[in-house]
Amino acid sequence: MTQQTLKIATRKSALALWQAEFVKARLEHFHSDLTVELVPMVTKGDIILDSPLSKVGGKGLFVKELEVAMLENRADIAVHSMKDVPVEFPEGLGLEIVCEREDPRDAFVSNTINSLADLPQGAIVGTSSLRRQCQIKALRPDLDIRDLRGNVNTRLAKLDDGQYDAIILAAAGLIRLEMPERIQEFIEPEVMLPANGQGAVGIECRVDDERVKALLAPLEHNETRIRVLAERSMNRSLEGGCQVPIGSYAIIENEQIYLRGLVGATDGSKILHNEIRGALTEGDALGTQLAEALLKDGADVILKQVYEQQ
Ligand SMILES: NCc1[nH]cc(CCC(=O)O)c1CC(=O)O
Repeated sequence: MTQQTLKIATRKSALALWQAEFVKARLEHFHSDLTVELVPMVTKGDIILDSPLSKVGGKGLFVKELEVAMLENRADIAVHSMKDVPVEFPEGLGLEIVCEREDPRDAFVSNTINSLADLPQGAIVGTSSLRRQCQIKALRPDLDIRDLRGNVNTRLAKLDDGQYDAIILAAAGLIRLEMPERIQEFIEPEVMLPANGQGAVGIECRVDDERVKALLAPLEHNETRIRVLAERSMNRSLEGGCQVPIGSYAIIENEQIYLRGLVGATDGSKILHNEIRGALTEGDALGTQLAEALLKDGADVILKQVYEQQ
């Protein structure tokens, strides 16, 4: 059999490289005649990661260069953390595969304190996610939430420097980078609702590339797709911009989708929760309906205020 190749466009962060290597290994496992190459690249999002500009940048900044590479045939696929993938794709590209989800929960990380509940009055917690911030503030208005940017290793280094008493990260990133011992506590969705797609890896490719789509097919995980697409549908219907205090999390229970959503004021002074259940084939509609219910409860007013602050 002649050897064929496939190129993966990837960012250079440790987590992005891990995810690309993971997909490469899976593809080579399923196709013995395939050689997979990584094409590492720097995105605008990486360049401005530590500047205040990343506040206005938006999620798309981390994927644009990868998408251009695919459209110009310099790469065949891009591997993404689903939570960083914008809800819409450029013409000619699409989300082809959703891989099996890693732990979707947020993780409490600290060198001195065991859990969120054990944090002393006024403790300093690092996170730049408005979703995490609003939920922590609602629970513990006394805590001092401070900005924390950079990739996973940079954030851990800032914690180790003593700049924070604790930080919140996605458990999936720490597990993938083989640092599960860093996780002091897994924060349950009942306490902190994850971001849409958190813990899942997705693969984007050219929509008309049948060769690549056939190669990718064995990596699909249907249950994860159903969950993540319902979550993304809710975000899309809320027109959640780049930086939003929105959580959405779906599980499959009794052969139905159980989708929970929340929208909160950044300072935690107001949080709207809602949830919906329905058929496995109805994820898109369920996401839309849940978003509409949240908007009716006042999510539009909250989100408008958040955007005005930005
Ligand atoms: N926004 C950055 C980002 N994108 C994906 C992950 C973690 C892995 C995942 O959710 O799949 C992280 C880091 C974090 O939130 O701690």
